[in-house]
Amino acid sequence: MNIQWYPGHMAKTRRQMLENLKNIDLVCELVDARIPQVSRNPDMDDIAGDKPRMIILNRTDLADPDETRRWAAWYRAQGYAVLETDSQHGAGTSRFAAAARERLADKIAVWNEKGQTGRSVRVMVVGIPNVGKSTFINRVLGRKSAKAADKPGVTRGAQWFRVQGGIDLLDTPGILWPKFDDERVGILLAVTGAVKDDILDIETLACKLFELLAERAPQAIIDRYKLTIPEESDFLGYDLLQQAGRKRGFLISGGEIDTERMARILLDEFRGGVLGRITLETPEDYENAPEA
Ligand SMILES: Nc1nc2c(ncn2[C@@H]2O[C@H](COP(=O)(O)OP(=O)(O)OP(=O)(O)O)[C@@H](O)[C@H]2O)c(=O)[nH]1
Repeated sequence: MNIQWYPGHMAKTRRQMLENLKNIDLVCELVDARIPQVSRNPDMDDIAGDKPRMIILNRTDLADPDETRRWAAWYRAQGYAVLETDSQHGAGTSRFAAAARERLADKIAVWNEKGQTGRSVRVMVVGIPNVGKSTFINRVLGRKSAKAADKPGVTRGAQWFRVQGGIDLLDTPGILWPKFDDERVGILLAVTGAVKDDILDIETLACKLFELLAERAPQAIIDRYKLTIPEESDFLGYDLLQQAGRKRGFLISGGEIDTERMARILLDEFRGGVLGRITLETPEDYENAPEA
């Protein structure tokens, strides 16, 4: 698989971020709770330098709650403040201002000693495209602004917002990897909807998703698609895709199974949470956690 997706405006965003960082007290990184590490930008450590950091585990409504708790503990152990949110329905977002100020309590105490009691905490919100930044920011601002959309790459130019609770918030456009050669990362981003579908062959993607689900959430696909996971198979994903398509009666001429139709359904149902709350990577996948 070969994914090229680093348009010039994303390189510009990186430059803008570095410039903006001078005025920032806290870097808040929104990630997808189903794939917390994969949905981060690997350049962020480099860009953020030694600024205090917060991880916002978004889309908790779609992720396994136990795994989300474990991820939260994992990030906290590395020095990040952590906030768990479902921006779609508004869960967790009202704690944002308090959590940001809590993380910066030492700094705020110094400001207070210096008489800067009214100073706002300046936070930068970053995240890969389509991770939910606009939806999160709209929740935090308590409004229904028009910017959120379900297609990657809608947000453009950086913008400041004043949030209640003594926070100034800088929204930055999403950036993704300059390029990545790791197939696993590409698949996880694609199945969760972070990359446009037309970049990948839909059936290949569905086969990969079935393989992942057979490993991470076998009961969910057994229950939903009434299939049997074989002990051994050279083409596990395709085998499961065919089984599911056959059970649904998706046949085309000559009795062939319409695997493309089944592939679209699997992806839609997984992304929509129909298969349940499923997390596709665990902290154990990352042995050497970097310090925040
Ligand atoms: N289920 C669920 N959906 C969410 C959540 N947060 C955002 N979404 C949905 O995800 C899609 C993308 O959200 P946006 O807020 O447009 O994402 P963004 O990061 O601003 O995207 P760019 O503009 O591409 O940077 C929208 O359909 C949202 O409704 C969440 O916590 N749970």
